[in-house]
Amino acid sequence: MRTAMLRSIQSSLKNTSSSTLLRRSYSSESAPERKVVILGAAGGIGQPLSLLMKLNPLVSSLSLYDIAGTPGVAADVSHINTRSEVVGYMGDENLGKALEGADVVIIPAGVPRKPGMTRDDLFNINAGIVKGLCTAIAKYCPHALVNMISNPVNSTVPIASEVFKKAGTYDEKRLFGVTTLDVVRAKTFYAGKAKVPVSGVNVPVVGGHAGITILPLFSQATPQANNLSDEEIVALTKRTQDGGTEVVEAKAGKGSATLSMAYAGAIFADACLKGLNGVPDVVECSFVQSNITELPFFASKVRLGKNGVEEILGLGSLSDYEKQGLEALLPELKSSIEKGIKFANQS
Ligand SMILES: NC(=O)c1ccc[n+]([C@@H]2O[C@H](COP(=O)([O-])OP(=O)(O)OC[C@H]3O[C@@H](n4cnc5c(N)ncnc54)[C@H](O)[C@@H]3O)[C@@H](O)[C@H]2O)c1
Ligand SMILES: O=C(O)C[C@H](O)C(=O)O
Repeated sequence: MRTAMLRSIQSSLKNTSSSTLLRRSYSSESAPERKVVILGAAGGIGQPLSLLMKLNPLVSSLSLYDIAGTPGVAADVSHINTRSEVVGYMGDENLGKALEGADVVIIPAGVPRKPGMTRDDLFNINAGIVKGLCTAIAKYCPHALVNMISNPVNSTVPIASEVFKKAGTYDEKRLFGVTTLDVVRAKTFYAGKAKVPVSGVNVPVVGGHAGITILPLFSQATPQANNLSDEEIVALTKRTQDGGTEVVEAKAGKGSATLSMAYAGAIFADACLKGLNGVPDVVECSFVQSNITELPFFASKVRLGKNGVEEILGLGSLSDYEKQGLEALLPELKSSIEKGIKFANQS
């Protein structure tokens, strides 16, 4: 029963577009050694994400870092009988050791929203946290793929890019804003409305990760449902854009999405690891440096490979409603990106 449950969690982490053959050859302990670091590992996202990454057979070393609480989380997770060795690190003086040799660094460090707040309201605290952590990444693991979860993602990713540029380590192929939760939500909500099995649903989500900058492309959803009215598409779009707020309000002051985010973060990190390992056709949406619009960063489908981003896929054809959404989001996304760049360069 325990083995069956583990297999089922592991199989849900596998990217549906990977070939069965490669999946088999990488599902065993013969997969390359890979070190994954979680910064903010003792938090609401960090703990379940640590669990999910411990279940991932592609991970050989799992390094859990936080300013407090990591020894307990690491001791707990380390008893799970899966491949990776787990070490917990606590406090600034141990950050370097936590990061050394990392292949993938996942960052869910920082404060979450309370009801009534926007993600941008987190900027004043989280910008500084992200800047400090990225300075350490540039020093101790400059070649790692960085998966940025800390909000506001529309600004924290530009902050990270500027920190890496200043340190001379920036590689735009290796920096990702994690927008997978928007895709996870869009799939769930669409499947519910269209009455199709959720496991076979795909919905690209482009733009950024806040309010109207989150633009799900239901016109490109598969399977394509012909039973949805324009009003239902508008409602689905709005629900996807407000998905984070829905959770913040339901948690009533006790934080924002943690469990669904840990799931989404584990899916995206798994895709990065598969790409590094040479699995072909690994495609996920992510907020990356991009030239598919006039903005320097934009979320879209990206193909992941041995160097991180292999290819940024275009937007495809959009419905009139999506074209309006795209026009509407550009000014807000532009100003969030500029805010991040300015912060990184003035402080
Ligand atoms: N990208 C997304 O889709 C998405 C989804 C959900 C939440 N988030 C964001 O993720 C962040 C974390 O959310 P949470 O619910 O886990 O918050 P949380 O408060 O439960 O956990 C955050 C953790 O970060 C740690 N931390 C703070 N400063 C640190 C530092 N300098 N180094 C290392 N760790 C540090 C804290 O000690 C804490 O354990 C928030 O900014 C939230 O808005 C993003
Ligand atoms: O909504 C939030 O503040 C957290 C996260 O960005 C989310 O989308 O759930």
